[in-house]
Amino acid sequence: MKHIDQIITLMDKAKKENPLVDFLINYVTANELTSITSYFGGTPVMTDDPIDAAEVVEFAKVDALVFNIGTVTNKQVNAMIEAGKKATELGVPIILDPVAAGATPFRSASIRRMLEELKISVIKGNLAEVKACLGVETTSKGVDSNEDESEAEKYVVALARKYNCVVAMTGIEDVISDGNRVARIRNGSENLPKVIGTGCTIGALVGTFSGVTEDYFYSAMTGVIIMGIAGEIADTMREKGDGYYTYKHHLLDTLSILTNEQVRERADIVDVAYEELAV
Ligand SMILES: Nc1ncnc2c1ncn2[C@@H]1O[C@H](COP(=O)(O)OP(=O)(O)O)[C@@H](O)[C@H]1O
Ligand SMILES: Cc1ncsc1CCOP(=O)(O)O
Repeated sequence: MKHIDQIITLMDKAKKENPLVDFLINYVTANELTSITSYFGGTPVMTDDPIDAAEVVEFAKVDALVFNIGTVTNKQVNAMIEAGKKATELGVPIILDPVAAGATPFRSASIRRMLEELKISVIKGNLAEVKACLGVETTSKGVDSNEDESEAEKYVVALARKYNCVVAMTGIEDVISDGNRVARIRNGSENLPKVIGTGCTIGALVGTFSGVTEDYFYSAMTGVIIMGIAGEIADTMREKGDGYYTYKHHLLDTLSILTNEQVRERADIVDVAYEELAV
């Protein structure tokens, strides 16, 4: 099946099966992430306490977990580890968004703990975050990446192989790999980074689609491409004098009613023949 057919299949499946997605995420973007999850068929639940977070995985029969360390605390790391252990035991996919990984020793240590103690299915981050997960030095500034993305595949594939997971890197072009398959997604808009939370929202979408498949290469691809395409459509709605707040409204509105046909028409995916490069 072609990439685009896999994507449309997952979009339909999420709307039909309504996966339950548990979020342990930051307070900057929490509300939008949960709303956008519901537009694509997901049922969001948010947990905070370590006991509750672990119990909800088992008792509420969660289909996917999304961990986002944007405003991480010691208590939240404990909740992620407890919920993550239960998910690892039950085979529930965990999507990790290592926001500003590498910015502080605490963030780096927390991410290392999760990668080493849990089975992470998808790591979703910008190139600075991908490099930080690999322990490579970066030039990132807070939550943003300032990295040269021309050799992004080399880091994405290395990270996917190191932790036997899918890596979804966002940027000017997005790169997705499970360590064998590598694809670039060329959809997007340079206005998207002006809307705080678009990267985090992609993590929520990847969580939603990971709740209805075991092929996380495609759940990652679906979550990533939806944001790129919605960003492009929001660009076409901009009028002279519109600011970024109006753009944000166009973007959220577009996400709430995005159709399969729009995704099929605009999808711009290329397979990458990857040659092994040392990191
Ligand atoms: N310069 C750009 N041109 C087109 N799309 C972009 C550009 N920069 C980021 N994007 C898109 O913006 C969205 C968020 O990505 P990014 O800004 O990398 O996330 P984060 O907020 O986690 O750093 C993605 O859909 C990505 O493809
Ligand atoms: C600014 C900020 N600080 C902690 S979390 C967060 C939101 C980051 O959102 P995104 O990286 O998705 O734009």
